[in-house]
Amino acid sequence: MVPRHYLLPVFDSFTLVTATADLADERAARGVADLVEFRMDLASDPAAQLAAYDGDLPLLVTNRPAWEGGEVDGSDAAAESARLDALEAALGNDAVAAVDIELAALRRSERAVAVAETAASRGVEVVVSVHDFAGTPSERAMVSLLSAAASAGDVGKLAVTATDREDALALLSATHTVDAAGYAVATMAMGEAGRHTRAVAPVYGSKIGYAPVHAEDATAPGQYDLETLAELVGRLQSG
Ligand SMILES: O=C1C[C@@](O)(C(=O)O)C[C@@H](O)[C@@H]1O
Repeated sequence: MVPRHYLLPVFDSFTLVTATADLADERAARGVADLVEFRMDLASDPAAQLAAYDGDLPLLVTNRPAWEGGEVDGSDAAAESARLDALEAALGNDAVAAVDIELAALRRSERAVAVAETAASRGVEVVVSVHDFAGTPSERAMVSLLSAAASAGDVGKLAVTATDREDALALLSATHTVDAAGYAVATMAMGEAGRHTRAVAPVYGSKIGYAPVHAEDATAPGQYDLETLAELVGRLQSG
């Protein structure tokens, strides 16, 4: 069998990512999304799903620990290393073009740094992520977090929780500042007050948007479904 050739995302232009715990969703996302984020932490038997994957879209693998809003255990050193082992094993799959590693993990664990190095050696892009499920840090703090995340990998990603317009504006402004400084960034504000940032942040430099195929399968609060985000981002980019 001729191996399938997956095109690597470079994240130098906007990349539309469908987020899912079920790789069967790839079929519905084909032609709309550029990449599939496989939320291993939310999936049943993620290793088996990966081994059986034969879709067209390349994968971004994420194994989010509970301490960063995900569902896989990372509460002690043994659990954290099992989580990172599973993520690293996923890098052996040819469909995997990108991996998500939390900035906090890179800061506290050599194992996480080793996973990032394995990714780099395989030509897999590293998205370094920061999530705030409680609120929106100050604009200054967001600029600092985003720059740190972007410097630690190929793209720095910041997802915060907005409760009002000021939060959304501060996130967009931080996105603009760090993008203008030459870093690759991805940003979004979770929650109702932040929902529109998912469509608008790309105008200010955000390079990744996340959306589930069906709204009821959202992997974070306030996500649009894939068709809707594709339409909104596409209109704003061509306008
Ligand atoms: O980190 C992110 C961004 C996200 O939290 C969002 O708000 O769209 C969705 C997650 O699946 C992804 O890993």
